Amino acid sequence: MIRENYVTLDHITFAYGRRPVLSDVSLTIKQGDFLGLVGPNGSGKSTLIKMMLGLLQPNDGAVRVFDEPIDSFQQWDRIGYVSQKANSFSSGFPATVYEVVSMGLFGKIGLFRFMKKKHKEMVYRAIEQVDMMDYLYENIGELSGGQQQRVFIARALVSEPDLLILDEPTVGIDAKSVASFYELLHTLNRDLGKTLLLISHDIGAMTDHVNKVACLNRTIHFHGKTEEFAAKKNKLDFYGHDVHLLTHSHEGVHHA
Ligand SMILES: Nc1ncnc2c1ncn2[C@@H]1O[C@H](COP(=O)(O)OP(=O)(O)OP(=O)(O)O)[C@@H](O)[C@H]1O
Repeated sequence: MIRENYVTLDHITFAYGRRPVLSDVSLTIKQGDFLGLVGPNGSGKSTLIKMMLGLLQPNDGAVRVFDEPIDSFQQWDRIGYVSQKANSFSSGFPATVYEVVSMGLFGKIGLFRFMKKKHKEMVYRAIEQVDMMDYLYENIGELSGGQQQRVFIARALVSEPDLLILDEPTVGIDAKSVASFYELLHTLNRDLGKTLLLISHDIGAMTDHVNKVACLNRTIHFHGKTEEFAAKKNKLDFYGHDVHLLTHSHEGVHHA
């Protein structure tokens, strides 16, 4: 099977004013990938995501989404995004799980008071996919961080995207929920065929789960299969030194 290129970053350079953030970044996300993008704080991960979502324009280089130049790309519901802050709802926030997930359809149907049977079924399906049907009419603010995270994933899934981008999704979630969260991601990737991009600064936890790894610190220092990463990591004593290495290496991982 030929796998489509979902996102292609081609020699991207970007600066906020005079502050260079990304330099000559090339990266491809292919259909079916479960890619972990790792890098220390401030390495440019969020900036890179904004570029993929068309929120920022590169100073140099080109971005293609689903094999189309990003400037002419229109099918934004093929991409779902779950932000870092998604799971910090205060208790008492007056919206149920059902309502929060319905909000994921705004782009498609305008106001959700006009939701048709088909749309309601899409909402139920997304909630089922994250295993939260038992909480349908609970207030989002009353749920645990891990449960809230599932609801926000359902909200991103409701428009049936092909690519799901998750920005630091496990921050502030307890260890047990993190384990079941990764299981959910495996199910989405393997069984539902979703392509996943997972952003994290926690290289250890993530590389146990993803199929491919990209290490970012201003530029891409490694991009390949998880096994290749693991092999290199041992040889270079990468493990445990990753943040140090990524923070101080300007010439690439071979200088560790
Ligand atoms: N709007 C902005 N204007 C100016 N500088 C910015 C802006 N947003 C981010 N930066 C700077 O750009 C650099 C990269 O930021 P970015 O948020 O992309 O990194 P990150 O890898 O996502 O970091 P973190 O893991 O802390 O979220 C940082 O030095 C940051 O301070």
